[in-house]
Amino acid sequence: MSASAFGSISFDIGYSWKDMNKISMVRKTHAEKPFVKCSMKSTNHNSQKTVNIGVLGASGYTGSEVLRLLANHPQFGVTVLTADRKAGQPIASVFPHLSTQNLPDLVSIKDANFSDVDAVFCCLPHGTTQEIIKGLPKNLKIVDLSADFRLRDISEYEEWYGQPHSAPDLQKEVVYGLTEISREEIKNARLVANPGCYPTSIQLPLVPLIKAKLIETRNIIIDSKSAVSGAGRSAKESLLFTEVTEGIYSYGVTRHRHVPEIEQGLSDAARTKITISFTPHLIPMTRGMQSTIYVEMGPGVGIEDLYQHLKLSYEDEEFVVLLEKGIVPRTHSVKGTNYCLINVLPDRIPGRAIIISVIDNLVKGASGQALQNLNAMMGFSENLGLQYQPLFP
Ligand SMILES: NC(=O)C1=CN([C@@H]2O[C@H](COP(=O)(O)OP(=O)(O)OC[C@H]3O[C@@H](n4cnc5c(N)ncnc54)[C@H](OP(=O)(O)O)[C@@H]3O)[C@@H](O)[C@H]2O)C=CC1
Ligand SMILES: CC(=O)N[C@@H](CCC(=O)OP(=O)(O)O)C(=O)O
Repeated sequence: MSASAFGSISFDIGYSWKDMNKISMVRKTHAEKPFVKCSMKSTNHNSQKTVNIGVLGASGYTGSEVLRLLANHPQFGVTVLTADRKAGQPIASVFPHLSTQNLPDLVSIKDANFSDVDAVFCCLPHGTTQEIIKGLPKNLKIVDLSADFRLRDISEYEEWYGQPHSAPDLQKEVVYGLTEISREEIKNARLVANPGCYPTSIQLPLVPLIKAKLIETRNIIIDSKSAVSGAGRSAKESLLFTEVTEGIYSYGVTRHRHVPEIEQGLSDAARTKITISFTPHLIPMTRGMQSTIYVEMGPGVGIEDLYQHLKLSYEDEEFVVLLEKGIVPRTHSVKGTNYCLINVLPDRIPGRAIIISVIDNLVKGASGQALQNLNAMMGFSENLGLQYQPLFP
């Protein structure tokens, strides 16, 4: 297996969005030091990297996004990359933007050697992932980006995904990885089901409000919009440039497979079954997601209560940010970052509020949150490898 040299540059950045004045960035260049692979169990003084990572599905969008983020991670070094049709190719021929990293070639999962791998990001299509994870060594820590382990109720998985669950025993040990909400369980987990992009953008604002009983659990209406990268890299007619550009379309109306995942999280928060109206849309941009959520406030509750509660809930969080009052979140402001920006606005209909939340579907909606989770599972600071400012415009 080739070793990675992408430890050549590391960043120690001590800032948060909320504390912009305290930015301190120290850039260390170690280009002259050869990378020497080492295992988690033995510290190698020649390398800063202490954990060996495998990325399954590295030739896809979320896999490549994991690799982009890991380039600035001081502890995680990549030793295994897998693909399906693209197995055998150098990653740089699949993703030229990764050429500057000295990464291993893509291999098929059956040829991958996991003997000195400590943790994997599983960036594979849902439906194939359960079988693959079942076959991985049991000592690996796993963050699964697919939907295969997100639903606790196996019959619900079978209903919405149209196929039997093939790893019900593993399902029992899974922790659902919405980091800010389930941090303590995530720290002790071996297998984390990383949330879907829509469910992340929706649950982050709603869960605290529902837990505090500040909004009614009925009549929650969610209108979400996703960039095209949300659909992955494999070719589909509906994703051709001609089908997507200069237009917008709704899909999965009333039956999108994220409905049960969102309802599971919101119902847990409410301790009663919540049913939502959810309509996703595809919009012509490469990355980014907005959820606009219409809710009814509880009796005697006003916008200020919602605002103050969200502010309090997330004041210690680096990646979930309640904007100043009246500022409307925009997808541009999170592009390439792990941030979720939220605000709440009064509706014209008395007693109702409009909540807007934006994320980058490939970062907080997928690979960034996955890295945040693995950092937590490994006992590292959650922000390692995730300290990017938005790419604007
Ligand atoms: N895109 C997004 O914004 C988000 C995606 N997700 C989820 O993350 C997962 C990965 O998504 P994404 O990166 O977009 O998908 P892509 O289609 O871009 O990539 C899929 C990857 O899986 C590999 N692969 C496909 N089939 C198999 C198989 N049968 N056995 C082994 N490897 C296989 C592909 O290899 P090859 O290229 O060689 O065919 C590729 O590396 C999916 O479950 C997706 O739903 C979650 C949140 C957001
Ligand atoms: C634009 C688009 O097609 N988006 C995907 C969701 C992406 C995501 O989060 O998917 P997983 O649940 O598979 O992880 C969809 O609607 O199916």
